[in-house]
Amino acid sequence: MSESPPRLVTAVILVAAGSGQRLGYGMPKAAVPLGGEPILMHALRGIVASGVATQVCVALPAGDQGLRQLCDDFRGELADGGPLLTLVDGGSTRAHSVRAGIAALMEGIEAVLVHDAARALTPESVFHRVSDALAAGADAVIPALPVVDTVKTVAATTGEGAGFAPEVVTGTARREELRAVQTPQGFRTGTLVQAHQAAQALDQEQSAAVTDDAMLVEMLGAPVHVVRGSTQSLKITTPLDLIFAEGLLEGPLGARWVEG
Ligand SMILES: Nc1ccn([C@@H]2O[C@H](COP(=O)(O)OP(=O)(O)OP(=O)(O)O)[C@@H](O)[C@H]2O)c(=O)n1
Ligand SMILES: C[C@](O)(CO)[C@H](O)COP(=O)(O)O
Repeated sequence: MSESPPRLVTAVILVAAGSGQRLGYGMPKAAVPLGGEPILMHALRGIVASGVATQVCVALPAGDQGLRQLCDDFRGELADGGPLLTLVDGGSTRAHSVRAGIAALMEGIEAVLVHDAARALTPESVFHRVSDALAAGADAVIPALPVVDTVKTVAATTGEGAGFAPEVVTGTARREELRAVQTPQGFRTGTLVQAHQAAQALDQEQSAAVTDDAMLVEMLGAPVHVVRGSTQSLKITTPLDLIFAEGLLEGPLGARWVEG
C-alpha cells in the first residue's frame, strides 16, 4: 500500500468575529456558552486536537477583551510543540475577517484552512480529510454533504397568486448535483492569497454574494475539490442549532459524539 504524502505546513484561520444576530444572544456568537464553555473554546480545542495546525490565527470582534483574554488563557494551556496562536481584529464581513487572518500568517505556511468558529463541533476527521487532499496535490478543498431537502428556485410573485403567496417557484435543482458546503475549507497559501486579492476588485453587490472562500477560487477558474463533511460540523446560526449542538455534547451518545 502506498504511503500518504506528508501534510503541508498549515495554518488555520478561525473566523470568530461575527456578531451572532440570528442567534440573538446579545453577545458575539463566539462567546455564547455551549456545554458550559464559550463556542470559541470548542472550536479552538477541535483545531488543536486535530494536530493539523502549525499556526492558528483567530479573528475576533474588534475591541472584544473577553474573547481575547480567553484566547490568551488558552495559549497558556497549549503544550510545547503546539500551534502558535495569533489574535487579530476581524472585519465588518466574514471575508474581511479572513483577510485579517491572511495578513497575520507566519513565513513558511504552505496551506491554510479557513474555519468558522460557528462550526465549533467539527470532528478531527474532517480536518484530516481536507489536509490530506491538499497534501496529495489539491489547490483547494472543501468538505460537503449531500442535500437532503428538495431545493427550488423562486421569484417574487407578480400577477396570478400575488394575493395569497409572496413567491412562486421558477425551477427545481437537480439534487444529485447539489452539496451543502462546510468548513474548514483548505487552500494552498498562494491560491487563497490570490483569490482574496482578486476579491478586492468586486463591487459591493458582488462581494455580498460571496459566502465562502471557495467561491473566490472558483472565480479564478481553479478547480475546487470536495471531500466528505460531517453532520457534526453544523453551523450554529439559530437558537435551534444551539439546541442541536448542546444535544451532541450531552446526548446519550456521550460527551463528544463523533460521526467521523
Ligand atoms: N464580520 C464577520 C462575520 C462573520 N464572521 C465569522 O464567520 C463565521 C460564519 O458566520 P455566521 O455564522 O454567519 O456568524 P455571524 O456573522 O456571527 O452570524 P449572523 O449573521 O447571525 O450575525 C462565524 O464563525 C463568524 O464569527 C467573522 O469572523 N467576521
Ligand atoms: C462558509 C460557510 O460556512 C460555508 O457553508 C457559509 O457560507 C458561511 O455563511 P454565513 O452567511 O457567513 O453564515
